[in-house]
Amino acid sequence: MSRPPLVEVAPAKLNLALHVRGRRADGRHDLETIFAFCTDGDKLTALESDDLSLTITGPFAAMLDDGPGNLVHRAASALAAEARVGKGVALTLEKNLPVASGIGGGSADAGAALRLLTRFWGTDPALAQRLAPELGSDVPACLLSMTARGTGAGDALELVDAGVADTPVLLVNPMLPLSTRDVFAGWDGVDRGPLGDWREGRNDLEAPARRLVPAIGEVLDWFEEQDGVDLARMSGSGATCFALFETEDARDAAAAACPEEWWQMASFVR
Ligand SMILES: C[C@@](CO)(OP(=O)(O)O)[C@H](O)COP(=O)(O)OP(=O)(O)OC[C@H]1O[C@@H](n2ccc(N)nc2=O)[C@H](O)[C@@H]1O
Ligand SMILES: Nc1ncnc2c1ncn2[C@@H]1O[C@H](COP(=O)(O)OP(=O)(O)O)[C@@H](O)[C@H]1O
Repeated sequence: MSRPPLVEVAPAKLNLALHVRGRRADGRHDLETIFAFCTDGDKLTALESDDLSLTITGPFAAMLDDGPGNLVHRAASALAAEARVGKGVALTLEKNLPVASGIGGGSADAGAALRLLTRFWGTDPALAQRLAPELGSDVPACLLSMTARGTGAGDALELVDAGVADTPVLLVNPMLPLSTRDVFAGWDGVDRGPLGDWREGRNDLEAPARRLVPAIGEVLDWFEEQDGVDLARMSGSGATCFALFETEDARDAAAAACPEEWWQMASFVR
């Protein structure tokens, strides 16, 4: 008898604050960030099969290649090789998050694939942890999908309580993709100081991202006009911005008023 499908959510990632502290020898940047995760995101399903396959469904499926370069494929192949198990699994990715948008879509999917296949194949969870940083700087945080402080390239993690669990959040993207690499390349090299209280912090990638996609400024200005916004900021390398709301009703009212040409997702912080 075949086994029932296993399902794993790939929660959207937020950088509550992101301080860029310097350039590293490996071409990446030293960061100080607070990662938080939403209750919603992409969805990954595993079904028994003889071979490894990936099918992509959902609103952003057309923007993604389902070939071996997909981070879900890469995570699955890497775990199978590391664990020395057969690669048999039919994966379906429901792609709800816009691609290249600062909320970790690909990294979240890779993290979800590692969690899902650790369960599906019964492999040692330490293997997934070991592979995560090789799949991307954000993948260790997404594997954890819990509020954490990230340092180093964003892959050295310490669990923290940011005090925002269950907060209503609205994510808005002006529907313009941004390359993480290009945004980091536009950072001016000025270290503006360490991250203490994240509420008093900033996103140092906002300025270079806004130079590439000025519509980010329109989204942040629009958030400022909404009632009940506690804090609004850009996430990651953009262009998605998020606002934390005082109440669910205020969040829903803003969602209802959001311009139609922008992508939006109403959720809660996990
Ligand atoms: C900016 C952040 C903040 O959480 O998120 P996103 O905007 O991607 O969501 C991350 O640091 C993105 O992590 P991730 O998307 O995994 O990046 P990677 O695949 O490792 O690297 C892609 C490119 O981003 C740049 N990069 C990434 C991480 C880092 N600490 N310094 C960098 O300079 C490098 O140019 C690198 O070649
Ligand atoms: N499963 C995936 N979902 C999204 N992007 C992916 C995936 N696999 C590979 N990629 C590639 O990773 C790049 C970064 O995408 P993504 O992780 O969504 O960005 P961000 O981290 O800024 O949200 C994209 O340009 C895309 O081509």
